[in-house]
Amino acid sequence: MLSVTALEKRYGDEVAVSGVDFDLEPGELTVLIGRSGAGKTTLLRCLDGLAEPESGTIRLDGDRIDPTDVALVFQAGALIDGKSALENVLDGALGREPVWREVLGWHAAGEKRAAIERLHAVGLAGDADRRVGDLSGGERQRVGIARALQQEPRVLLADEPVASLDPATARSVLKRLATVVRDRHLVGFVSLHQPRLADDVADRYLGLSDGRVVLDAPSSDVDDARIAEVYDG
Ligand SMILES: Nc1ncnc2c1ncn2[C@@H]1O[C@H](COP(=O)(O)OP(=O)(O)OP(=O)(O)O)[C@@H](O)[C@H]1O
Repeated sequence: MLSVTALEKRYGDEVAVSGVDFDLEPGELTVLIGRSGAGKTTLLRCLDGLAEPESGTIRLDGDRIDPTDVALVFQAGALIDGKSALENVLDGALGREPVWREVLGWHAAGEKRAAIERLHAVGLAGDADRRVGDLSGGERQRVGIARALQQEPRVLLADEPVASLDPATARSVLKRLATVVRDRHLVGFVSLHQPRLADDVADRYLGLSDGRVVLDAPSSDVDDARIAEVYDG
């Protein structure tokens, strides 16, 4: 379980996240919602170790979280257009392979097998050799998920992973994300600007307003009115 307690992050005098407590279970996808500026990205960055909180604790199964336990799927970019889907996924293993292998583009056979299996998990096994620059937005996002899986995380985070996609493609990408979270028993935590896109796949909703948690509930208890309260609060 991922447990966040009394988390606080400031930028100078600006309090971005304050008094934040919640628990996330592995195998579940939690959707993070809130108005622009509510603190969603800041919270995800604290979990990924990209931002240093002023106070509070982040624990994974009782231990202090290690950044290598966490992978972040970015909204766009982060992929290299000129490389194939497979090569981009293999880049997710950076740091686990010796530098000379990275430089020469020689990857261990086990890493390659794993990368192909991860492309398969996101429905892109047949596209391994295609240039990422030639893929559609939804396919690119799925390569991004496979790349994050290549890091072998226990926690999978995504910051607005479907913002640039049409609603049908966005739903299908979120479905893939939820499936890998469930199948691999990962803690899944995804921020979305359009919460209803996750209707079919969200297990929980966590809502932030002015850096504080104002909603933390299973999706079965969350209706349009409760979502609206997060944005109106
Ligand atoms: N690097 C920074 N320096 C100063 N203030 C920052 C920085 N990053 C974020 N903030 C401030 O912290 C608050 C939370 O920002 P954050 O980006 O976490 O919100 P968000 O919910 O992700 O917003 P959005 O939905 O627009 O991406 C905002 O008031 C923002 O202006």
